[in-house]
Amino acid sequence: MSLKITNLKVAFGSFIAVNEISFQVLPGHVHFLIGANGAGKTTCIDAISGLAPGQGSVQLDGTEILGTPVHRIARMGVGRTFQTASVFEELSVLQNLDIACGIHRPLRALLGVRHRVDSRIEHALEVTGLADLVNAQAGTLSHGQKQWLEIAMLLVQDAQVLMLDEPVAGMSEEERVATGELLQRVARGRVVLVVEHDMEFMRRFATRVTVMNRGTILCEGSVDEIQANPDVQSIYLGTAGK
Ligand SMILES: Nc1ncnc2c1ncn2[C@@H]1O[C@H](COP(=O)(O)OP(=O)(O)OP(=O)(O)O)[C@@H](O)[C@H]1O
Repeated sequence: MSLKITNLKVAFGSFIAVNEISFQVLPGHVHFLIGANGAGKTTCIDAISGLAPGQGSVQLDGTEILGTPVHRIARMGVGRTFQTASVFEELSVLQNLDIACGIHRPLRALLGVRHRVDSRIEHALEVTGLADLVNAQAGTLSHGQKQWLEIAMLLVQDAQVLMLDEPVAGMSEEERVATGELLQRVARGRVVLVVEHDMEFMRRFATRVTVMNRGTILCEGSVDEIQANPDVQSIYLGTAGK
């Protein structure tokens, strides 16, 4: 499974938010997409997930997905999270995962105590470290735990591509480290693309980095390579790289 973006362009009227960018995201990598505010990072993953109108090409293992309706792209295995976690706060962790799993039980059964858990859900709980919180109400989870629940929901949907928009914003240091380690686990055999402003987190957990600036790609490489790039230093890391 790989995600190949070629000459991706997104325009809002006469404003070009993403200007013919090309890059590839491979499984096994925790691939970061960084850049200053307004660089076009979120618009890029919006276009990949079908939420923004894009031109060019986005191929999932050689299959073109650009122009495909958003629900079909999700069903093809492309999942994403948003800056604000979107879990059902009134429901338990398990009920959220059930819904993500597409298990349509009668409401009474859904809200009742469960004795058997689907193996996909068991796996997602294990990977995300939420097993002990399976019956907790989602609204009572910490900010970090809600992000992990969202990731678990993508895993039970069998997402092979996970795009995460600022997953550690607002997290404690402990939650950041746990999230980075979670991303490393998730990336085994899956494509993981992380939009992030937190440079410390990026330095610690990125295995590949694409730097955007004003709708274009400034440079790409390992953490060391992009940090050594003078353009990155002056335009981004030098100013916003805290
Ligand atoms: N629906 C829209 N209509 C018009 N302009 C938009 C729309 N969505 C985004 N933009 C503009 O496109 C540019 C890129 O926005 P985007 O959110 O992709 O940047 P970003 O790199 O994710 O920034 P941030 O890090 O601040 O989230 C910005 O100038 C933004 O104002």
